[in-house]
Amino acid sequence: MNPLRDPQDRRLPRIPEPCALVIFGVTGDLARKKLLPGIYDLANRGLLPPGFVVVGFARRDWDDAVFEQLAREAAQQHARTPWREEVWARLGGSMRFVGGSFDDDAAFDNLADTLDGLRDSHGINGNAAFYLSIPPPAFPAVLKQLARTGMADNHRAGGWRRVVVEKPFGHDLGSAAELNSLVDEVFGAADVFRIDHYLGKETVQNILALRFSNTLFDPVWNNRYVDSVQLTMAEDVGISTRAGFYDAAGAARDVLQNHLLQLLALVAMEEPTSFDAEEIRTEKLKVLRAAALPDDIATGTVRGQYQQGWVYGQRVPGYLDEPGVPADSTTETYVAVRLGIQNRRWAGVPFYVRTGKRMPRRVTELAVLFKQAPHLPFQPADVRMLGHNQLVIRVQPEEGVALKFGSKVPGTAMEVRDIAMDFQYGEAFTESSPEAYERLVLDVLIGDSTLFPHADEVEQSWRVIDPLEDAWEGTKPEPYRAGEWGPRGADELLAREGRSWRRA
Ligand SMILES: NC(=O)C1=CN([C@@H]2O[C@H](COP(=O)(O)OP(=O)(O)OC[C@H]3O[C@@H](n4cnc5c(N)ncnc54)[C@H](OP(=O)(O)O)[C@@H]3O)[C@@H](O)[C@H]2O)C=CC1
Ligand SMILES: O=C1O[C@H](COP(=O)(O)O)[C@@H](O)[C@H](O)[C@H]1O
Repeated sequence: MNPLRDPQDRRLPRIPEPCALVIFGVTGDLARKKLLPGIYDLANRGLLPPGFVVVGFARRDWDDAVFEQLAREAAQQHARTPWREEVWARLGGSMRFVGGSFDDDAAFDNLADTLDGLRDSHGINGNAAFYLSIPPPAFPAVLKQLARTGMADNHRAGGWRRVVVEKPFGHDLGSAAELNSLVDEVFGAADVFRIDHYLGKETVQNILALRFSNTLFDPVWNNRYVDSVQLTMAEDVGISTRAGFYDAAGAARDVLQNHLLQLLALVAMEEPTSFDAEEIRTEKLKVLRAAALPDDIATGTVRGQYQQGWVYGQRVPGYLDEPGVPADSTTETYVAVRLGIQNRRWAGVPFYVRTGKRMPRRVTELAVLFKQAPHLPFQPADVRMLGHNQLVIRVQPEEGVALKFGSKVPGTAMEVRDIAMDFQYGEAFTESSPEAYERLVLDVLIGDSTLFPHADEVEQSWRVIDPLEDAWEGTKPEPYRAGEWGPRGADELLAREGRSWRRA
């Protein structure tokens, strides 16, 4: 080894050992749009080892060649990096397919034999990761099959065995705790990767870089200077073909419990002693423990459901007219909530969090709004256009950071107006950001769990969400028109406290 090369240096390409990635649910939406294209992107960047194999599993009577064709089409359609036939020639030649249902013992025995065979044919040395890209109710069945066949057993395999569990991890605290126990019975704690793809986004990781690598922000990152924080995850899309899942979940369980509470934890956490997985989790967990719903959940939260309307000039159906949604569904497609964080740094600072489907456009951002200057030695008319100083981290789609502050308008008057200093990833860096799944799949294969929430974080997040769901039981969501920024109640929520949503 080159003594000048630090093996911990993350700028050096990290390449996994030869291994197999088994994808349960390989014919599904996630595998087709994100996982298979992400794997191609990793291969294209030279980050996969020579002995890498993808094994697909689903209820199809396919052979390896049919699967390879599906994977090729998925990669050609959705990959981030350019198509290179020579890259595919290597990757596509290492695709295996095992057909069967989750209750089919013979199919899992067949999968175990396939993995054993790859030991010699591809030199994977028993290393395999199992990705559960399947409907959440099927997680236990697959975990039990992996236990029954011994496929989850590192010692028996003679290499590492890991499992990736998709979200949502449980439906409430009780079911999440049950699932955690089952996962822990089958795999060792270090081998479990609970995925939250928001943590794989570059801009989300940049929250920590921004906060902890600069001196500029930390002194004002507290209730002395911060007026409020707004987190927005707006989606222009509806529920597509996912009615079965979505109608039983709703916006709070689908994204507030995971993506948005994780973002909140990153914004509010204390500095970790290092960027070690355990240190970061410890700090995030403290925030989640301190996160509190408003005393009166009914007035401090808003839930909405979209009605037919127009998005980007296209007429779109209402939620109740989406295929597979019951005509009397009261599931929310929008939620806004005012959270508090009960600790010294954040006491009294509201964290307004909102998410919705069929909004006017797709945008995820977090904005820290600072208090206004205690005294303004200007004519009131000259500061009419001066708002709160704001730091806005745009997670997507135009990734970047904007700092908004007052500046003098050129001229003889002392007029002060808000202006924005804007950093855009696309302009500042030549490399384009890896897709979240691309990054996270690589981390699983390397065995780096830094960006994966721990069991305690998942359970603690449900402790925040469960009372919300209980309070909403039997209530009807407030309608909003598709293409609008949610129901009126969301504006009223902030207006009652003398605030308004930023224009995202
Ligand atoms: N799609 C997305 O954008 C996102 C999805 N997720 C999560 O990812 C997971 C997968 O989602 P998604 O891809 O949308 O789901 P889909 O419904 O599109 O796909 C489900 C997959 O599971 C397979 N499957 C279902 N039941 C069985 C069974 N009894 N035996 C064998 N295979 C079965 C299906 O295979 P077949 O029917 O061909 O046998 C299919 O490949 C879920 O946990 C979801 O919550 C998370 C974030 C975003
Ligand atoms: O986890 C989920 O995320 C997607 C949004 O992901 P993004 O990376 O496109 O922002 C959301 O549409 C889906 O409902 C949810 O399950």
